[in-house]
Amino acid sequence: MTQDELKAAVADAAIKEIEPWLEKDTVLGIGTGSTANLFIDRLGRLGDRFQGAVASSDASASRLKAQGIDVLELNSVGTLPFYIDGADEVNAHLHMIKGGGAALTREKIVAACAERFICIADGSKSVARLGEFPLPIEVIPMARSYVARELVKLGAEPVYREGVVTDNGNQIIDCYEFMIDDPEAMEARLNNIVGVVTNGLFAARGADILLLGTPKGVERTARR
Ligand SMILES: O=C[C@H](O)[C@H](O)[C@H](O)COP(=O)(O)O
Repeated sequence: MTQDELKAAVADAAIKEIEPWLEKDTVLGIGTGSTANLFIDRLGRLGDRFQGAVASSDASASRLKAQGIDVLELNSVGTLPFYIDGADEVNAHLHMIKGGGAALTREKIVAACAERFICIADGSKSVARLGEFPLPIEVIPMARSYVARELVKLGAEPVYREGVVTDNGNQIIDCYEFMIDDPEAMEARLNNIVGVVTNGLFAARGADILLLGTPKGVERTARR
């Protein structure tokens, strides 16, 4: 199976996962990226079964609207029953690296508001230790060089993602050569660097359910 077919399989599985829980007043949290896009494309047919969605990026908001799904402001809704999103890496504890598409800050905010985070990913995203994928850090532009120097002290090789401006008007630094042994501790440590808006470690609030696409089928892992 191709990577795209595996992504499509987990998007289908996520639809099956949430469908029984949809009610007229349900608002879903929706992520960003190629896997989330496949999920959005399948969500359109269920559009009359729930109220709408909160999007983690302008791109996902546009795609949801194209499917006829109402896009709501996060500040106008309460707790979301589900947040559905892809990942760049995920480990056995359902900790993730996210932000390859620069949407990490809004993703982390929407995920924080959700009761259950459903991670949908093809098998290539599953790793024993996070860090092979360069860890994205969203920074306030004027702090970029300072943050980069602090990242070097932590052992990372920071690279400015040139030409990328986040939906929040900020910049991205990618941390190369940065294998992460304790994701929760590192997430907190990175958050303490002045000028960091968000780091791409989703460990304190990892996924609750992982739907992983493999050639043998979709593997489902639940954290609790
Ligand atoms: O900023 C982007 C997000 O964190 C994506 O969820 C992540 O990069 C995975 O994207 P994809 O499904 O395209 O591999």
